Amino acid sequence: MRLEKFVSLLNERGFGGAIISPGTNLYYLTGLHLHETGERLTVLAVNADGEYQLLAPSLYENVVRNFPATFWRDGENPYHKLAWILGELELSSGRILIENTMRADWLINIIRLGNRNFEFYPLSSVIRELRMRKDEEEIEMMKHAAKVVDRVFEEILSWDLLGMRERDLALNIELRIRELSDGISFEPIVASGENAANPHHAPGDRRIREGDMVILDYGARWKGYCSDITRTIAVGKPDEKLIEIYNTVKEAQETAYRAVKVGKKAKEIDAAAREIIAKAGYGDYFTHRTGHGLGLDVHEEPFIGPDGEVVLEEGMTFTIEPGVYVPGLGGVRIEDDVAVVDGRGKRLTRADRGLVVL
Ligand SMILES: CSCC[C@H](N)C(=O)N1CCC[C@H]1C(=O)O
Repeated sequence: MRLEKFVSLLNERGFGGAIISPGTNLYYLTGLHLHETGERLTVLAVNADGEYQLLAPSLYENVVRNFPATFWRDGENPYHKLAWILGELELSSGRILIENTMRADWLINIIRLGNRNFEFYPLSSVIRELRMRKDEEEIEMMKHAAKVVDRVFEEILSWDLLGMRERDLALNIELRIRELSDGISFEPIVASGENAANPHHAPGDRRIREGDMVILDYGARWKGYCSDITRTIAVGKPDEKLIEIYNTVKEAQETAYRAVKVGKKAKEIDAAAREIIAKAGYGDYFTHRTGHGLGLDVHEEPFIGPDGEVVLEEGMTFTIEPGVYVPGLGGVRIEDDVAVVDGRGKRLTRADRGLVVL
């Protein structure tokens, strides 16, 4: 069904076909989970008549069932088989979509196949139109992934955090997510004290101290779909300035959330958060976009940034996560996952956003 819709789009946009390597696009279109093929060439070739063929290493023969496929064995040259498949599908020239995340060595070898005159375009430019709007089933899976991270947050508040190393807290968060879901959607961020001034801090040996603000940013995966939550908590009474920053970020997050409406552009949601932070005097310390689309990938379209031209539609799902990061002092970020439902934003993550002082 999704593959059929994709083929109609290919035709509408004047593309002759697509070459798709393993990842979330292949999963979205076919349901095939082939994420660990490593260096072994694996691609799905599709033409504009709706014919398709998977080329996969023979060690996947027992995994790929009831799907048109050609297998190759270690020691064989898979590109000879790919050339044959492209011939069968009559793909020899024209505008072809290619998976954005394809390994460079595969792409180079495809370009060198010979006797072909392809003009490549990124697959995302077309498939985004299908993936950006989630159906009810997809939103249900995202709700489940969101419930898991809410529950983990509740549990974290009961842990003895004072003196704990960031990396140990991150590990414990990861363990709980793995126990409650299909796994993590990205490596948890635990950033304490001055480390919280780095939005993508990698948890290290620093131990949580009295008076620290700690950014906790983590996500779960459920049936392929991601959640992504950030809460900032205080362990002991924090600096007054950090409390002021917390209140500013919270107001920005709530204002942006309330601004979500079908028909608005993504950049208007970003502006709603940015304005509050700028007015409070922290504009220069809000160094990233307000949010990003969320679904099978933890970062996907629509991006909620100052350049976000996407017009919000029913079923779109994204994060709202303004933050303020002051070097030498620390930082605050508050993030929820939101779905556009009945014309408005609906939070999928619901953990307490008030300042928790442990
Ligand atoms: C996939 S790692 C980062 C996860 C995090 N939740 C996140 O998406 N962000 C943290 C800072 C802003 C935002 C981002 O756009 O990277």
